[in-house]
Amino acid sequence: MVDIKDFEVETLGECRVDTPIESARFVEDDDHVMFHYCLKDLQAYFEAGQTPPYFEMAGPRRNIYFDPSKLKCGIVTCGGLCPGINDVIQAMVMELYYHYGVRSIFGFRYGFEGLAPKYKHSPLELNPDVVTDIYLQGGTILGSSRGEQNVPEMVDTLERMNLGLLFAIGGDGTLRGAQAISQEIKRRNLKIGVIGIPKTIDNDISYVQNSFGFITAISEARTAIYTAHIEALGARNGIGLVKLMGRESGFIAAYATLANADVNLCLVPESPFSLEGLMAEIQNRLERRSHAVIVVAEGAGQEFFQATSETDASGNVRLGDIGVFLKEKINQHFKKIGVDITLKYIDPSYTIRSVRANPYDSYFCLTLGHQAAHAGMAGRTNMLVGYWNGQFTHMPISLAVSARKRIDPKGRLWNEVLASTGQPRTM
Ligand SMILES: Nc1ncnc2c1ncn2[C@@H]1O[C@H](COP(=O)(O)OP(=O)(O)OP(=O)(O)O)[C@@H](O)[C@H]1O
Ligand SMILES: O=P(O)(O)OC[C@H]1O[C@](O)(CO)[C@@H](O)[C@@H]1O
Repeated sequence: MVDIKDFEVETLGECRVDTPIESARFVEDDDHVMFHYCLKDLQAYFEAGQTPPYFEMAGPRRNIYFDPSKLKCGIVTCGGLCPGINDVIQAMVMELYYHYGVRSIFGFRYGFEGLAPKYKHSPLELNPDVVTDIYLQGGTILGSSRGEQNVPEMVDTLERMNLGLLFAIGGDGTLRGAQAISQEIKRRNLKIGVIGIPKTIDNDISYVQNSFGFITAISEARTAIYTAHIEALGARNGIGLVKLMGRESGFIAAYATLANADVNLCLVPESPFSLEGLMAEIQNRLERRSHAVIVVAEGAGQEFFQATSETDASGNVRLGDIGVFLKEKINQHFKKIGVDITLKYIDPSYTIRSVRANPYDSYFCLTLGHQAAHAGMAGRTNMLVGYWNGQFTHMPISLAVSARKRIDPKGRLWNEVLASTGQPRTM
């Protein structure tokens, strides 16, 4: 059973300031978001006389920790791009500025580099005029980066600037960084809140049901899959092979497959496969239908490559290129057995993550940004805004980074079960 203590969120201290927000629905102390989805899962807790675990609900509080007129805030965006980062920045700036009356908001440039003195990146002053229509642009107006930065030096910057709140938009790496910053702040006994906003195109942060930009990414993948299908149909024994992002978690590939009936085979990192089995499936499909569409997540089939110690600047292991590998192996296999095929390989990886957010994600990011502002103003720290059971939540960073969210091949969610078979549609 999950321990309720793991869900407890840190605070900077008592909230004694009246919030300037007038008409919002305030969150009360007993407003919670249940961790478990169904009654059956709760049974064990009830039987043991224990309180089932729950998340603190996100939203505005009647009393806040900071005096908005004296507060300085900072925003930083790190890691890879994702649709909707600008929407989140805009939402936070607007909420802090108009609803709370915060007048001092800075955007750190190029990820954690912007907090490290040696790069000398000047922060960008953010206000409603600066962010007015940034939601229409992909990427991040602040720039991003990977690579390790010195945590005490970053906290020196926060101290020097007299910042009260830092908002970090990023994936698991960024959240670990935010956690380290938060621990250093605590060690120095400073009153600076650190709020994470989970940004991951791979949708791989634990206890976050779905992350912003993910729906946009799978919508964008449709063009690539459609193209692959048309190309496959246009040739005898045509094969369209599409590689999508997803280092360790194959959610993009799985959801894109389920959203597009043209896909015949989906390969994800969570479900190892053999080349023999894959070739047999493709052969079988070609014999029956003369064309096939395959979607592969970038992290699938890594067991076919020699382990490498090569990493990117942040220490993420460099993956073998499964798309190019499969293209070669499939061509070799059919040549060997004397079957003519025409294989078209499509890699839209960066295309699907650099676009602007679709309307659903813009709405989602707006709300997420507001919740982050509320959490920060209420003195929460070392936490991120999560999304669970259809509600925005507060959760400790430690819980979010405790394990990576992956497809459970034996799970009961419809997407998980189908993806695990490697054969999501009846062929
Ligand atoms: N334990 C840590 N302590 C301090 N900084 C960290 C830690 N882990 C990662 N970081 C920093 O966080 C930043 C972002 O990390 P990373 O490049 O892994 O991207 P990410 O946030 O995981 O996003 P993505 O999902 O796009 O990969 C980098 O500058 C990295 O050095
Ligand atoms: O090439 P970049 O910018 O380092 O990012 C690539 C990686 O970032 C992600 O989009 C998110 O971690 C992965 O799916 C991908 O492997």
